[in-house]
Amino acid sequence: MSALVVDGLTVAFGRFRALDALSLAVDPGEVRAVIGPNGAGKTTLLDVISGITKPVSGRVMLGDRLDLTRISEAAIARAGVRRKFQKPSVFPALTVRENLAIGCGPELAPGLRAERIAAVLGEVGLNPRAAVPAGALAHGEKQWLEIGMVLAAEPRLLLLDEPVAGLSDAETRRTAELIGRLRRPDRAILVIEHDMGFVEAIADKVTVLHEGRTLYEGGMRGAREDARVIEVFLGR
Ligand SMILES: Nc1ncnc2c1ncn2[C@@H]1O[C@H](COP(=O)(O)OP(=O)(O)OP(=O)(O)O)[C@@H](O)[C@H]1O
Repeated sequence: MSALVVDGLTVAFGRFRALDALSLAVDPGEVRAVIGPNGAGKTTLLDVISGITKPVSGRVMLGDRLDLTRISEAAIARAGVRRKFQKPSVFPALTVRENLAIGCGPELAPGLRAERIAAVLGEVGLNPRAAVPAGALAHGEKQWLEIGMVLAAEPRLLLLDEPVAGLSDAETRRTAELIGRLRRPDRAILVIEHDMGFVEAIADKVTVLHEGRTLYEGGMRGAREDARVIEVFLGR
């Protein structure tokens, strides 16, 4: 069973189709990158998966039962889908630890919350910064904190929107290592990113979108050699 199946998804803005009968499947434990030129439909795809945009047709199945196109944004989050948006939106006056506590959600018992925060601090490498106000963190650290906040909810599907935009080369390498550590058999990760070196470092497979359709799907190495991908995207 796939972790996520996008099946014949069409999103229209007026007469324009941002996604055009798009289909793809992501395996449990997989890290999938969605790449492609500006306007290809990458953000629209994440918007549909997270419930912000509803399609005119098609389905988005989480596991084999739940069609995310038929439920609300809140229900999608409850089902275990979490998205890290491109721009960090941490709470600057609160410490790293307090931000992670918010990421855990209100229902978690205090003992379990402390355990989970400790685990996430280790995963994202922010232990030494736990008591620092988030506003005092470097840009890269804010990105890792925000990844930590979505991880604290123990998502089964993690959506990452340009996680290395604006990061230095060293921060980008650290983020790639971090995403490597987040792999779990019961968690799938879908990443939109423009940094192809980073994509090559993290992704099992890439889906190249162009005009709302799949142009290529497979390994990043194959994408670099694909004549159509070079023509519309990588060769530019
Ligand atoms: N709310 C909207 N109304 C009208 N058109 C929209 C809307 N949202 C997106 N679009 C259009 O849909 C197309 C796909 O946009 P989308 O943001 O999904 O592309 P993208 O692949 O994420 O691009 P980028 O790499 O620039 O972020 C674009 O042509 C965009 O202008």
